[in-house]
Parts: sequence; C-alpha cells; structure tokens
Amino acid sequence: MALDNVSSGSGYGKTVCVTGAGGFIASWIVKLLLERGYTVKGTVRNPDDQKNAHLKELEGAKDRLTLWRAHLLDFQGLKDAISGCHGVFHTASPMTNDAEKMVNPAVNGTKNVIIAAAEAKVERVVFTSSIGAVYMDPNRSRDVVVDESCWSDLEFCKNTNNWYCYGKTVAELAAWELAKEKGVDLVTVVPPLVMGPILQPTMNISTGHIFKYLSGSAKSYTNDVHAYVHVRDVAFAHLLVYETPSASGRYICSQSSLHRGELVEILARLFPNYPIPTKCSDEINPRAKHYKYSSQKLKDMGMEFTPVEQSLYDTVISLQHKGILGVVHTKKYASSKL
Ligand SMILES: CC(C)(COP(=O)(O)OP(=O)(O)OC[C@H]1O[C@@H](n2cnc3c(N)ncnc32)[C@H](O)[C@@H]1OP(=O)(O)O)[C@@H](O)C(=O)NCCC(=O)NCCSC(=O)/C=C/c1ccc(O)cc1
Ligand SMILES: NC(=O)C1=CN([C@@H]2O[C@H](COP(=O)(O)OP(=O)(O)OC[C@H]3O[C@@H](n4cnc5c(N)ncnc54)[C@H](OP(=O)(O)O)[C@@H]3O)[C@@H](O)[C@H]2O)C=CC1
Repeated sequence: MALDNVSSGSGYGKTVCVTGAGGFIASWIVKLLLERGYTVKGTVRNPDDQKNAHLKELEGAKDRLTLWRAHLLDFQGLKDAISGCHGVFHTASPMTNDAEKMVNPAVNGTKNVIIAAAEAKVERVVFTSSIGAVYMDPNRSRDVVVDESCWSDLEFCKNTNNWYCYGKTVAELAAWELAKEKGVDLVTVVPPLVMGPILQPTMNISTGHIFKYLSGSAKSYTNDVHAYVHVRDVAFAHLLVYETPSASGRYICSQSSLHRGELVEILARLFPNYPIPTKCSDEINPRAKHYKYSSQKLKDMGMEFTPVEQSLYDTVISLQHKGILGVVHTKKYASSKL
C-alpha cells in the first residue's frame, strides 16, 4: 500500500514517542513515521545494543530519531521519553507465556505509559494490542463474527496457561480504564500474527512461526488456525488511526485466517524446494475451524491489506536476505516494496 494513502496531515514539526522501538513492528512504525516527517523518540532497553543499530540506518533517522533508555517498569525513563511529545505509540511488550515475565511488565508498563502520556498532555496514544486480547473465549461460536466488541475470557486464559493472551487482555483493559480516568485519547490496534520483512537483525516469534516450516525443524503442522497480517500494514494502521481525528476505540487489523495446512500449502507452492511438512500432527480430530475476524472498521477508513500470499513471500525473502534462512529456491513472484 502506498504511503501517500495516509489521508491526513504530514508529521513535520510533530514529535512522537515509540516504545520498544527496536522491535519487529515498532521498527516499521518508526520507519513510516520518519518517512512522514515526524521527529521520533524511541524507547529501547539498551540504546548501545547492536540489535537496535538498524534504527539509525533508517531514512531521516540521523536528523529526527533519538533513542531513550527505558524499561517498561521504569516510569521516569518513560516519562523522559514521552515528555514534549504530541503522541505515543505504545508497542513494547514481552511475548512469553511465563506469567511472571509477561503480566507485570505488560500491564504496569502500559499503565506507566498512560500516566506519562497524561502528564505530557499528548494528543493521542496508540496502543498495540493483540488478537490474543480478543479471541480467547471457548463460549463464543466460531461461526460468530469476531469484531472489536469481543474480549478474551480472562479465566479461560489463566486456566489454559495462555499468559501472553492474559497479559495483553489485562494490559488493554487497564489502558482503557486509566485513559478514561486521566482524560487520555486512546486508540488501540489489534493485530493477529504479524509477518513480513524484518528490519531488525534477528527473527522475532511471529517470523519464527514461519521459519520452522522452511528450516526442516517442523516435521508436521499443527491442527490449528491463525489469522495473519503484513507488518507494513500493521505499522500503517497505527499511523492511520493516529492521524485520523475521528478514529476511536479498537481496530482489528487482520488480513486473513489460514489453517496451518493452508499455510504450508502456500509456502510449498511459493518455495517448493524447502522441506515443508505435508502431514498434520493430528490425524484424529476434524480440521480446526476458522475464526471470522472483521477488520471492517479499518477498511472503512481506507485501509487496504496486502494479500497473505505476498506476506508469506515477503517473510521468506526477508529471512533469506538477512542470512537467517539459506536460499534453496526462489520462485518468481512480484516482490512488494521492502
Ligand atoms: C501462534 C503462536 C503465537 C506461535 O506458534 P508456534 O510457536 O509457531 O507454534 P504452532 O502454533 O505453529 O504449533 C505448535 C506446534 O509446532 C511445534 N513447533 C513449534 N516450534 C517448533 C519448532 N521450532 N520446530 C519444530 N516444531 C515446532 C510444536 O511442537 C507443536 O506441535 P504439534 O502441536 O504436535 O503440531 C502460538 O504460540 C500461539 O498460538 N499462542 C497462543 C497465543 C495467541 O494466539 N496469540 C495471539 C495471536 S499472536 C500474537 O499476538 C503474537 C504476538 C507476538 C508478540 C511478540 C513477538 O515477538 C511475536 C509475537
Ligand atoms: N508479532 C506479532 O505477531 C504480534 C505482536 N503483537 C504486539 O505487538 C507488539 C510488538 O511485537 P513484536 O514487534 O512482534 O515484538 P518484538 O519482540 O520484536 O518487540 C517487542 C519490543 O518490546 C520490548 N520490550 C519487551 N519487554 C520489555 C520491557 N520489559 N521493557 C521495555 N521494553 C520491552 C522489546 O525491547 P528489547 O529490544 O529491549 O527486548 C522489543 O523492542 C507487542 O505489544 C505484541 O504484543 C500483537 C499481535 C501480533
């Protein structure tokens, strides 16, 4: 999607903060913000770590990007970074099912960001939530459309040890509650599994999810479904909801849902020379049913999504370019703008 599609004003003269700036999605948010002319204050846990060096190579970074040291539980660090900003993109979060490592930083980190944003009187906070805060409800039929009114069932997340989904749900709920109390204008973007080119030097968990099917490490695929979206579209959605004054509430940002069997079929068609599994690990149960996610709210704002085949293609090509995945074969396919 062309960046010119962002309908509202440019970022010139505006300063925004992006938390966890060196991460997979945040790096793309920083890239698009810099391209729009914003001045960006990015928080990272260690500005000197080589894993954040790619940020300094982004176009515009030399003049308009500064990195600020801040752990999610370090209120003063976050406050310093958010001070003087017009807006905040709160993307930093642990991604783990370890309750201790997940819940406290995700929830209290988010509260810290909202409080610091309120003190700095920012115009808007955009929070990166997750479909994990939406779909985990065993009592909701998979035939029902899942939209922004849906929330994951906290007891179910707890009882099934889905601490990542639990943490993201509680963090988003806390963000809404505190934003209301402090008068902060909050909008949330809710992506499913995010794919596409990595700007950072190493793989993250959602690209690792694809990598295991090409590396030979996964010998079968699981009987499960997930929805997917291109990382550039997710970053774009963050800018779109930030720059559109009428944007409000939650925005599911999902392109399409695939059963893992459909995912490996696409990969095998695009990259037939990799050892992609052809067998499901579950030969007993019927195929897991898709969820019916609706991204209509975003589409109504003009959002156009990259097809899932292109997202998968871009993911694999990026892993090859980074030297993470050996090049076995590249089928001709229109490469999207990296
Ligand atoms: C989709 C997830 C996120 C990743 O899955 P995965 O690690 O790629 O594993 P699979 O779901 O493909 O399947 C597990 C199967 O693959 C196997 N497996 C597994 N890694 C291997 C292997 N490296 N070799 C070989 N076999 C393997 C594993 O043993 C198991 O085998 P089996 O069930 O017998 O088929 C998965 O953890 C999951 O569904 N979690 C529930 C949470 C969830 O739904 N989250 C909400 C949407 S996703 C989201 O918000 C993500 C946020 C995120 C935030 C930050 C990030 O950095 C990254 C992501
Ligand atoms: N990737 C996906 O498929 C999806 C991701 N999301 C959400 O998007 C956001 C970004 O995910 P993604 O880019 O994939 O993840 P990454 O792991 O690539 O990035 C996460 C970032 O959060 C930072 N971070 C983690 N814990 C802390 C902490 N305690 N204090 C400060 N910073 C911290 C990391 O910093 P450091 O570099 O210092 O480790 C890193 O920069 C998260 O909120 C995640 O929940 C939602 C749906 C899907």
